[in-house]
Amino acid sequence: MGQADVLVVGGGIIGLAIATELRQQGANVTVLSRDFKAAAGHAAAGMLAPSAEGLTGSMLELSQRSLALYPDWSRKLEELTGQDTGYWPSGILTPLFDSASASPTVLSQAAVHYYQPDLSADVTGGYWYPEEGQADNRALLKALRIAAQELGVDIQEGVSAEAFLQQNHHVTGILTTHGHQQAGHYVLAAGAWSRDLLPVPVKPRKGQLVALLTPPDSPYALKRVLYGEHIYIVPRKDGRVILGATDEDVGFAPHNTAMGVAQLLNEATRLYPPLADFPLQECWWGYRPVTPDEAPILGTSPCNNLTLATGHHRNGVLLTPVTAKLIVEAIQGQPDPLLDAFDWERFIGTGDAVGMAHHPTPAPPISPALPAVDPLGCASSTQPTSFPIPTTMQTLSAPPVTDDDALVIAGRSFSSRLMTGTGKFDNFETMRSSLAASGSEIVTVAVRRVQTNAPGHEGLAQAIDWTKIWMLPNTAGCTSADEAIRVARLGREMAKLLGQEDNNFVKLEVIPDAKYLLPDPIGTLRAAEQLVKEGFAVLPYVNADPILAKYLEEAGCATVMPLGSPIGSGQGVRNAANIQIIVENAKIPVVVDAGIGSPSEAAESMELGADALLINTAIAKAQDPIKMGRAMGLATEAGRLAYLAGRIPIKAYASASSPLTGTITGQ
Ligand SMILES: CC(=O)[C@@H](O)[C@H](O)COP(=O)(O)O
Repeated sequence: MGQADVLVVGGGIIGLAIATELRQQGANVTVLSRDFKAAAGHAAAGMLAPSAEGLTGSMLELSQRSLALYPDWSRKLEELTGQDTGYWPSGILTPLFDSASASPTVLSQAAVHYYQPDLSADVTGGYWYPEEGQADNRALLKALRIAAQELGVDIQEGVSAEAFLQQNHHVTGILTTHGHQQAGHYVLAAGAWSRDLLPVPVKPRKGQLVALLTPPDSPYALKRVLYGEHIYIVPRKDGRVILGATDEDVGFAPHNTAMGVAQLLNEATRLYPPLADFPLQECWWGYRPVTPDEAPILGTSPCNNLTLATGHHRNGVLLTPVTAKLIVEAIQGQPDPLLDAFDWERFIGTGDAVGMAHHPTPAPPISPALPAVDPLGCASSTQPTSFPIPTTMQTLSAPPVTDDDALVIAGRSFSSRLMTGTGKFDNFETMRSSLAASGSEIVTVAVRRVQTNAPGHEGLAQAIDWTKIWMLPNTAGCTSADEAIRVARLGREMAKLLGQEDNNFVKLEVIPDAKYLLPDPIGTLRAAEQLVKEGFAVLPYVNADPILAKYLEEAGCATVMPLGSPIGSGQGVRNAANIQIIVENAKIPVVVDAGIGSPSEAAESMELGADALLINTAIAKAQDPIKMGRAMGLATEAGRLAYLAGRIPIKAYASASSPLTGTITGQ
């Protein structure tokens, strides 16, 4: 198959619905589906409940529009595939155990028990939403997949997207586990995994579910969706009863847990006691994608040919038809004004838009309309792809400065030979002042800690003026090569999103050892080889091993960064002899990284012939970090000058400063 007009990352309910809609409009569409079985759409009960869920504002409008689309949308899908989607406007009842303080529209106790007999006698009232109901999410997913396949969408199952390749706010391709692919336009619909590709503030929120089976001879008939305070009970037409769902902020922690299942069973039987005798049929779990405000991210992205459709949290099934419609319209150049409320930019400045930066200038419309005969790929390739970058940034991007002793890394020149870290400072103000005092032009940032808002890292990426400082994203926290490769790619995106379009630097750290934080030499070499292939300027953090340093140089690394002593230990340079051998053999800059505790040790490293230093703890944790920043800057410079000046040889005996011969004797 040739290049797609649109490539959708994510083969879940949202990705498939968008792909199907696009295909129906004439576009050639590819879907990358990492693992169909893991899609959040499987881990849902399929409730269609805008009002019962208590949604408000733009979320209520979006979900009501989606609910209104459901009858036609699901009927067409059923006609196309011959599959039942389980769409059933069964009505939703929200029983209340304490209805005394509820609004006047609350149903009486008699009425609520009339709507659904055999509820707990403790239910004293409730609300009834006759227009709402359910779809069978699994059946719907199956139907969507069949529809997409039958319409000719190229669904690539088992293919994971690994990174977007970008230039000037334009996606130029996508790297996958099965090679490189290109399309005219891209859609990110990867649910809880979206953040692997772009630093959008989307996290997994685990939900556990249980299915019971109505016994064939049961006198009890559940006919309504019951939306309780801590449980929902969704009876399917085939006799299954779905109990959902826990809402757990535990990352990608797999399995059903005893506590999770117990909670569902207890709450369900408390509300509808006959369930206690229903056989348990199945337990499962999944990961909903959740944003900080629990509303989805829909529409534009920092790239002009990348559209976002992720973060639907517990409303993915409900919002599927409207998401597909609005996203396709947006790709066609007709964005609905409602999308403004779901734009990714709403998180800017909140500390949640991790690594997502505002465009210096607005991006043009994401794509022209999808013409029936002119494939999207051709149309979008005529899009302007370059955006102005701030003038100060152009200064940083300019050819080497006229400094006859500049530090040159991967073709880029720097006047300062001191790189600094951003961790461990008491506050951002102190950090900024000490970085300035140190004269450092390269500052390293832990991608993973920034992304996860680790303590002290909330808003860190936004706290530095990246028009003046060159970002060195680092892979701190990665214990394996694969993890470091993934995080390096995210780091590159982060730098781009923060305005450093051409920043391909990565400080590679693969550290499985938690006690001494010693790097894994084999994992580091393997990751470095891969990242070099992907066009990174790799600065690997390694033990001071001259042979490894040579291998890394041969692999194409931009520098080597041998450690002086363990990170944060302040032990100084404990391996000077090895560092000297590395310096002697290296044709790339050698940066002594970690362990330096005082300016004298900084100077000592530079005197050994190191090309640069990286210092964090000794500055951040000094009693006066600003003064220490300056001291380290001066020491780095002094050490460099001393190295260039050439120190005197060390001798066993004294040699007097003035001649001992020719002196006047007293006689
Ligand atoms: C920030 C950083 O990259 C550190 O991992 C680095 O190795 C600095 O070490 P010190 O904190 O010992 O200066």
